Amino acid sequence: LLAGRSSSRGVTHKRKAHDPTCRQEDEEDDVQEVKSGFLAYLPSPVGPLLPLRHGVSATPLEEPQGLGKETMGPLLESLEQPVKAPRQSTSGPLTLGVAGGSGSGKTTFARALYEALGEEHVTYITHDSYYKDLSHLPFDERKKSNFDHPNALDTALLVEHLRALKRGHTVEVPEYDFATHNRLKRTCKAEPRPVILLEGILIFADRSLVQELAIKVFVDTESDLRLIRRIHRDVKERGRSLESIVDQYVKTVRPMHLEFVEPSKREADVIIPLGMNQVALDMFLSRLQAEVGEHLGHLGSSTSPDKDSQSPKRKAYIALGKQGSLSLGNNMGPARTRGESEAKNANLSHLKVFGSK
Ligand SMILES: Nc1ncnc2c1ncn2[C@@H]1O[C@H](COP(=O)(O)OP(=O)(O)O)[C@@H](O)[C@H]1O
Ligand SMILES: O=c1ccn([C@@H]2O[C@H](COP(=O)(O)O)[C@@H](O)[C@H]2O)c(=O)[nH]1
Repeated sequence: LLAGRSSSRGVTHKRKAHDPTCRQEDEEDDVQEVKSGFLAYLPSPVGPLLPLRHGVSATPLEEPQGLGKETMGPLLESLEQPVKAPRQSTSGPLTLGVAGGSGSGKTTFARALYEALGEEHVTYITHDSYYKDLSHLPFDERKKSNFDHPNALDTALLVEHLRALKRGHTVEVPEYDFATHNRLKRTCKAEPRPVILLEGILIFADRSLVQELAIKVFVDTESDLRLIRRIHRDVKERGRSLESIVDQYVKTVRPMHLEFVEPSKREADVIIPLGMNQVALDMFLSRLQAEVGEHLGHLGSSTSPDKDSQSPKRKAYIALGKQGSLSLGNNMGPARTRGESEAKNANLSHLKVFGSK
């Protein structure tokens, strides 16, 4: 655009300012400027050329190379818009999504957030809880399923639950057993809280889910590290053999990651490299402070701190944010089930890796 404008200046300066035809001629030259400059940047002709600025001729050039007001208006407007829509209104819960490949460290990051924000402020849900029940299949069939394809999850139910939580309703989150690949009979109540924290490998791969999320974080860790972490975790916590982990990784985890998870990164507002790290957590928490404080105040529920920023709760939150405290000294885990012992192990393993200082 700039190149087009500067080339025309020379042409315009050839004229005398008092020349009564100057204006018209200038306008024509401006039109030429537009023709030679702007059009060069456009992939295809887009309609009749109309004024681009005050005083420039409204005479359309011959079809089809023009740039219409109808075209340029929205185009220029769109350039002025932020690339991503600002987050949703502050009148409801703040919805945070943490995505990333399996083993990237998203649970670790999400739990750190959960702890730092204060569990009483956060409804923590994992997409994993919405794996479809496979009890109609024999175990040998179940374990060969593709658990990394979006169809393996009941995302419609999750979207329904998120919407209900936003309206202030409690929902019954399914409980999934990774050992048997079945849903348990019992469910887990998730109450509406000022922050809804959602985590999962495929949460940015579904449009209807993405639309429910105000802030989207992608934990981006290279595949070798993810595989090593997954091996460690699945052997320790999911009772899997090395052979079965490698087999599953090659057959489904890796190809589905490339097809669905990796491309979904483009939905993210924030990308955290190398998995969970303290600097990223601290920066993210600092940025969230204003938003969360606003939310907590806005809802005015029993969980809200005083609007006064010096209130004990608010101070506690800020202190937690600064420390990035990760101590999971409670049993208030997220609405996620891999069996009691697995959940405890998961908590302990996170503590070991990321205990504050
Ligand atoms: N930055 C890190 N450095 C080392 N190990 C990590 C890191 N982040 C996570 N882990 C470990 O990797 C394993 C997988 O992490 P997790 O947070 O469960 O990943 P995800 O939820 O993305 O599958 C866990 O055992 C966890 O303790
Ligand atoms: O029955 C199941 C269901 C899922 N998986 C695997 O779990 C991961 C997702 O969990 P992360 O905590 O993000 O790793 C996914 O890659 C599935 O392959 C499973 O093995 N069995």
